Order: sequence, then C-alpha cells, then structure tokens
Amino acid sequence: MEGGVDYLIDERKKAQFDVEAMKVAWAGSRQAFELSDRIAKLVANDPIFEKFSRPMLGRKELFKNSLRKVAHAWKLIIDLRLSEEEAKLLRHYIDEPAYTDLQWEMFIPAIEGQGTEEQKRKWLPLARKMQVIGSYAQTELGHGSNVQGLETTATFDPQTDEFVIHSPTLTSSKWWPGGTAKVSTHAIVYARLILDGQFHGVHGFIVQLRNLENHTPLPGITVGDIGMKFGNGAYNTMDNGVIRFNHVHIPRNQMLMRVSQVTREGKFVQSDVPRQLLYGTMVYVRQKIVADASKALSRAVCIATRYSAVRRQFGSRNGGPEIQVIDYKTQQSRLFPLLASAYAFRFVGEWLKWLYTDVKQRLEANDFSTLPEAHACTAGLKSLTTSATADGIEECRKLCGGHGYLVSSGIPELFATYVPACTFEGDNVVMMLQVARFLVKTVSELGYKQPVGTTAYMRRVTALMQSNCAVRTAEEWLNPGVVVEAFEARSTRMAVACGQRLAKFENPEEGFAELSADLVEASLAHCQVIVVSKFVEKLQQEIPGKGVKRLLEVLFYVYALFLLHKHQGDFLATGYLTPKQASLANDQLRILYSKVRPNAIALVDSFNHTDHLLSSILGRYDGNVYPKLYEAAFNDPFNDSDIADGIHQYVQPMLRQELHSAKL
Ligand SMILES: CCCCC/C=C/C(=O)SCCNC(=O)CCNC(=O)[C@H](O)C(C)(C)COP(=O)(O)OP(=O)(O)OC[C@H]1O[C@@H](n2cnc3c(N)ncnc32)[C@H](O)[C@@H]1OP(=O)(O)O
Ligand SMILES: Cc1cc2nc3c(=O)[nH]c(=O)nc-3n(C[C@H](O)[C@H](O)[C@H](O)COP(=O)(O)OP(=O)(O)OC[C@H]3O[C@@H](n4cnc5c(N)ncnc54)[C@H](O)[C@@H]3O)c2cc1C
Repeated sequence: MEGGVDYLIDERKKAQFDVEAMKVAWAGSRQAFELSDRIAKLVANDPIFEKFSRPMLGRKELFKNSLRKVAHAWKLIIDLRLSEEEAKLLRHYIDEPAYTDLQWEMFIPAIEGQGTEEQKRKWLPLARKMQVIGSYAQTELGHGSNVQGLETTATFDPQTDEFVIHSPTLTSSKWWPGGTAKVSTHAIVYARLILDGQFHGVHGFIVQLRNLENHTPLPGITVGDIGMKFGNGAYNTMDNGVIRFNHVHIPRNQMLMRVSQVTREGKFVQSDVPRQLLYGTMVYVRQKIVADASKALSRAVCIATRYSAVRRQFGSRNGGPEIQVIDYKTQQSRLFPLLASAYAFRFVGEWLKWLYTDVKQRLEANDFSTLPEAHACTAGLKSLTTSATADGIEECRKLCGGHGYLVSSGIPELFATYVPACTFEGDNVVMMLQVARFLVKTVSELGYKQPVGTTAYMRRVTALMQSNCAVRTAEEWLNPGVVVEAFEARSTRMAVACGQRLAKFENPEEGFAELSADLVEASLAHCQVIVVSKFVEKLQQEIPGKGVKRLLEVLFYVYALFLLHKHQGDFLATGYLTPKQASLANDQLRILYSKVRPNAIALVDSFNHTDHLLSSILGRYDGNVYPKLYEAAFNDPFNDSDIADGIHQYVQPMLRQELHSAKL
C-alpha cells in the first residue's frame, strides 16, 4: 500500500477553514508570515544548509560542517543586507545549535542589559560585526542553579587597576558555556567580586579568552570541550566548554557596571538599579525559549499528524483499505491536545514577547516595578512550555509507532536537541519554585495590596474561594468565561492553601522547603491560568479568514478541557468542580476531537513548515512515506556493501566453528 500521497490530498480537501489565513494567524501578521516564509525558503533551497545527513556525521566533521554553515549564513547576511530580525530567522531555519546563538542571544543582550553606556559603545559594534565572538560563562562544574554559590573570583588589584579572574577549585571550572570550547574569543564570566578581601556578590566580567590573530587561548586560560552530549547530531554541533582561569588579568572597565561599580580606588558603589538586573539576560532568554517552544512542538505535531493520516492499521473490510490511525479515538486524544498546545504556546509566547518588550523599555527608563512579575512569568512559562514540549515530542514519537524511532522520522534528533531546554536557563523545578515565591508573596499581601498583572484575578479571592462551577451540561463548557474561571478558582485555592500551611511554620524558609512539591503544583496551576487566559484574549481580537476563528476556538477548548481532564484531581480536591462536571468536560472533549479531525492536516499545514525544517520522511508534505523510507534505508552508508566490516573476521569463524583459532 503506497497511497500516502492520495491520503494527504484527500485530507486537505476536508479543511473547513482558510489555510492561508490560518498561516497568517499563526505567524502573527501578514508581514511576519511573508518574512518567515521567504527566509524558510531561502534556507531550504540552499544545499549548504542540508541537515538530513547530520546524525550520521562524527563529532569533528559535524562541528566543522556547522562552522561552514555559520560562515555561509554570515556571508548571506552581508551580501543580502539582511536585518537583525531576518538574520534571527535565518538562524532559526538553519536549525543547528551554534556559537552564534550565544553571541546574539546571550553575549550581546548581557552587555545591552548590564553594561554602562560607555561599555555598550565599545563592545556592541564589535560584537554585531562579529569582530569579537562572545559566550556566556556562568555555570560551573559545581554550581549551575545556585548562582550565588559560584566560586570563580574576580579580585580587584588597585596597583594595576585590574581584576584578577581566578578558578580557585576544580568545581569552580566554568562548565557548559556554549561556543566556548573552540570558538569564542570573549566570554561574560560570572564571578565573585572581591575588594580588599571583602565579597560583594556575583557580577559579570568581559574576559578575552583567545588571541584574535591566531585563536590560541591566552596565557592563564585552559579551555576545552566537555564531551559528547545526548543524541547523534543534535546539540553536538555546539562546543560547550570548560574553562579554568589561572590569575588572568583584565582591565577594571571590563566589569559590567550598570548595576554596581568599582571605583579606581577599589570602592564598591551600589546604584539604584536592583541587584536582580544581573539576572536580566536570563529573563530575556527565558522569554525567547517560550516563543521557541511552539516552534519545536509544532514540528513534532506536524510529523505525527501527517503520518497518522498516511498510516493505516487494522479494520479492513472486504479487502478495502484499513483504518487511518488518526481515526482511532485514542490517537486523537493523544495527538489533538498537543496540536492545541502548539497553538496555545504560540499565543502565550507572542504575549510574553510583548511583556518583555514593555519591561525592557521600563528598565531603560529606570522603572523596575514590573521586574518581579516579568521574572515570575518568564520563569514559570519557560518551565511549563518546555516540559510540555519535551513530553509532547516524545509522545509524537510514540504516535508514529516503530517508524518514529528511526532517525529519518526527524523526531529523535528534534527530541535530543530540545530536551536540554528543560534544564538550561534554569532547571524547570527551580524555575517553578521562583514562581512559588512570587505567589506566596502575592497571597500573603492579599488583605492590603491589590494584585496586578497576571495575578490580578486573585483580587476576586473571596468569590473564587467560595463560589462553585455552575456547569450542568457538556455544552455549557463551551464558554470561555466558565473555563477561565475554573482555572482561576483552582489556582487561587491551591495558592491560598499553600499560604495557610506555610503560616503554620515558625521558620518560613523551612516551611517553603517542606512544602516545595505542593508549591510547584500551585505554580503550575497559576501558569496554566496565564496560558488559558492569553488564548482567550487572542480570540477576542479580530482574526480574519473563513473559519479561522472558529477553529481556533475549538483548539482553545481542546487545550483547556484537556488540561482540566488531566488535572481533574486538583479541580475536584479544591472543591470547585463536582465529579459530574469533570465528566461533562470530558464528554465535551470527545465532541471537540471530532471537530478537529477533518481539519487536522490543514491545521498542521498552517504552521508552514518546510520539508527542510521538518527533515522527516514521516512528515513529508506530499505524504510519500513508504517509497522514501525504503529509498533512505538503501541510501544509508551502512548499506554501501552487502558485507559489513568485521563479518569475515568475527562472524564467519563462528559459523565455521573456527573461533578457537581466530585472531580477535
Ligand atoms: C539561545 C539560548 C541558548 C541557551 C544556552 C543556555 C544557557 C544557559 O543555561 S546560561 C545559565 C543559566 N543559568 C540559570 O538559569 C541559573 C538559574 N538560577 C537562577 O536564575 C538564580 O540563581 C535563582 C533565581 C534560582 C536563585 O537566585 P538567588 O540569587 O539565590 O535568588 P533568590 O532566590 O534569593 O532571589 C532573590 C530575589 O531575586 C529575584 N530574582 C531571581 N532571579 C531573578 C531574575 N532573573 N529577574 C528578576 N528577579 C529575580 C527572586 O525572585 C528574589 O526576589 P524576592 O523574593 O522578591 O526577594
Ligand atoms: C545543553 C546545555 C547548554 C548550556 N549552556 C550554558 C551556557 O551557555 N552558559 C552557562 O553558563 N550555562 C549553560 N548551561 C548550564 C545550565 O544553565 C545549567 O545546567 C542549569 O542552570 C541547571 O543547573 P545545574 O546543572 O546546576 O543543575 P542542578 O541545580 O544541579 O540540578 C540537579 C537537580 O537538583 C534539583 N534542584 C536544584 N536546586 C534545587 C532546589 N533549590 N530545590 C529543589 N530542587 C533543586 C533540580 O531540579 C535537578 O533535578 C547549559 C546546560 C545545557 C544542558
């Protein structure tokens, strides 16, 4: 049976909405759609950006090939005069972790956020022209999450007007910074500031690592790669490094001094800027990671959905075709919530980008009032979206059955590249505990301070604690107000319950540690309120195109009611829902799946992913899966010869019972 092509043609005819308009809704605007479409095609049509063979390359070849791609991309950026936004898209579509990610997403933002005007004037033009290449060296062998526990020291030497950067212990070795092992010429190194024997907190320092002429490490610097990482290809295109400093001297003006300054005399000056701004780069990157989650999840979902329409299994009658696996209700109940999550994450990512831009403008004007909210939102949504996306990619692999385990399905490499997002830029549990601190504070202040921003719903604490859900039929769940209220009530009740239990502890920190598992659950509930509410806000906007808004509404209900079903224990335990109401939500969910079904292929086509980006035989746009799987198997270099190396040496002696005399 080779009819995958016909199956997808038939599926596309079933769509009940305007796919081109949905592409625009997904992209955010027509202009954003046209821009990303143009850059995606530019990459897909350039043979240098080929990536299908990546998992078969050895590490050195892989890395060199990655350097070649970056150089080619930089040449394109210059030749075609691409803007920063276009260059960012180019990096996205090349789809290969590389040192430039650190340059553009961490080194430059760190200088922008934590540097003085003078430092920005000096370093940013150099970095933007790639005349210096920078990385972000915060994590050490012994500490990653606990930034205040870092051991690297930066001791001021008043004689020379320099800082001495030093790694006093093995565990103080910088460990993980991307781009550092082989490429970066500079790094922002986070170190303990020591002035006249006194510790003044952890700060960022611009440290030159390599000679700009011959690329050798500078005296006092030992640098190398930390070794192969999870999966073939995947994150191994990145040179994550280890660095050891042996009393390396840098000029005083290379400490990032927007937050605090060190004078020529070696005096510490704390400005009005809050210390937390030192963590500002992480807020920026967490926001970006949330925006990227929908890109990764939508890729996996696109592959699994197209393949589920092509794949047939069981149920043939009178010699007719078997059932498309997408028609199994179990397949739908696993796949469609992921499809809906991709859209939900897309919209919350768009909102978070707006929030970040607003906070950034305020910070530039020395208004720090919204920083705690921005920190809680970026930390929490980073945790929620990356955990769900990593789990979702793995679920998509299983939805593709055995073929999903093939590298040529595109899923293993996507998974291996994606999963570290649950750890980097803040371990997901550690991040949820940051949200918990914010929530606990909000709840403890409820009596005298009105919560604002994403916790504003807790102003209605009395109503949310006392009233119960009024739903009586499955149909009544199709009301955004009813759905959002259910999430708000559950979240408020969980947060208040945590607050009440915490109040019983004499030592609040001890109580926080003891209740931390419950606090993480309360934080997740709050973050789900944000995602659900932002989806509703999106639906309140004008969304042009036949049937587009209706389908997005269906996806909203799928997302929200699936979460409600998954976490029904919380909704029932907090007493907002009755078991009957939870069961009605589940009945509605089944009805919603049947509304998604005819539109499923068109909904994943609306992501506008090229075959190059998907790099998946199962997810091909044309559905021509089986012939191409067969072809790829025989194109694998392992099939170059019928007789593999080692057969004559190790297998044949066994067959001939001559192993005793064979040389092994
Ligand atoms: C393209 C991208 C490639 C990505 C490659 C990967 C790169 C990396 O991974 S770089 C390394 C990233 N590292 C981390 O993310 C480390 C995670 N750890 C932390 O962020 C922090 O250390 C912490 C937040 C977990 C704890 O910090 P600590 O100083 O111990 O802070 P407290 O818990 O005592 O909190 C003090 C106070 O500050 C608030 N706060 C913490 N972080 C931020 C922030 N980023 N922005 C604003 N405010 C922040 C925190 O909420 C506390 O507030 P109060 O409760 O009001 O005191
Ligand atoms: C692919 C990749 C790229 C990276 N790139 C960079 C980079 O460019 N620059 C850089 O500086 N760093 C980088 N990192 C490092 C990364 O930021 C850290 O690994 C991350 O912040 C987690 O810290 P950790 O490794 O110390 O984990 P740990 O904190 O040691 O976590 C181990 C376990 O302990 C738990 N845990 C820790 N603290 C607590 C707590 N307070 N309460 C409850 N549980 C806790 C965690 O949940 C986790 O389960 C990278 C990491 C990876 C994987």
